[in-house]
Amino acid sequence: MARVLHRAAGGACACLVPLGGDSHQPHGAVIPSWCLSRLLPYHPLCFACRSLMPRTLDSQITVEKTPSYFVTKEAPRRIFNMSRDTKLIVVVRNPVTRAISDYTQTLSKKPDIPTFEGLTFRNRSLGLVDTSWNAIRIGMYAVHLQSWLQYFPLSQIHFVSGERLITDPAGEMGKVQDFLGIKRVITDKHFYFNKTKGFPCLKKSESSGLPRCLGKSKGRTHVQIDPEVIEQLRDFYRPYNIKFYETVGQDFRWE
Ligand SMILES: Nc1ncnc2c1ncn2[C@@H]1O[C@H](COP(=O)(O)OS(=O)(=O)O)[C@@H](OP(=O)(O)O)[C@H]1O
Repeated sequence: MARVLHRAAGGACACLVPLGGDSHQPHGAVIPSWCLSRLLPYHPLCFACRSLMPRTLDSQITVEKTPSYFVTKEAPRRIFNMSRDTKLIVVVRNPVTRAISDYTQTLSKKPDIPTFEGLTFRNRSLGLVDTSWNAIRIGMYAVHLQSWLQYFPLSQIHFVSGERLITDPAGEMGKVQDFLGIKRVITDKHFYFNKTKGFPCLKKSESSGLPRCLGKSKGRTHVQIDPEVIEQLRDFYRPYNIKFYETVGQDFRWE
């Protein structure tokens, strides 16, 4: 059984949702995500929220999901200080596609932002990429990983391929379950491929027992980007990707 603390809309808070058919009711407790990412975890509000959480039972694993922790400088130290045995799971995908997906998402909320090309380069003709733009910075996985390796051994970090999560969800979930040291409960029996959506969907959702696909904002058409810009970004990310593959001992084939 797993309990999931997940980031809510806007990334402002995380709330507790038990997974699985046990009788434990979800609690209304809310932990602001800045408890780990920005401010002190011992801030009174964080402390108060945490004290509202039910204790994790021996048969349960508590899972917290906040994508921004991977790129938050202080997060490794704070998580280590909270529990050095924490297992970390990171979903990674081709950083070029990731940047375009990120931009597509932002554009859907703020249609007035500059073009992708405009934000990507500090100087396009010189091929100078703006690494301070989050959509670019986040995909420099090798850089962020170094901060985590100062606190956690690689054996405590598992990388899920975002690409294989679509083509082989059961295979990726199998590896996650092995990494967590739990029985392989989620298998290919749980998924079907929805051609219209272009994504795997659950045959039966935990809550309603009905088929469930990812929401409308997932798998939406990406903004069209000049192929030359894509090529420049591929070149930019190549050394970071190679370093990342070497560090984790896994080739994600993002070429
Ligand atoms: N389960 C699963 N499998 C494969 N891919 C997935 C999954 N969940 C989310 N995604 C894709 O990840 C991209 C960002 O997703 P999110 O919107 O959930 O991220 S975030 O909450 O905005 O950080 C977004 O990518 P694009 O659709 O290409 O833009 C999601 O489709």
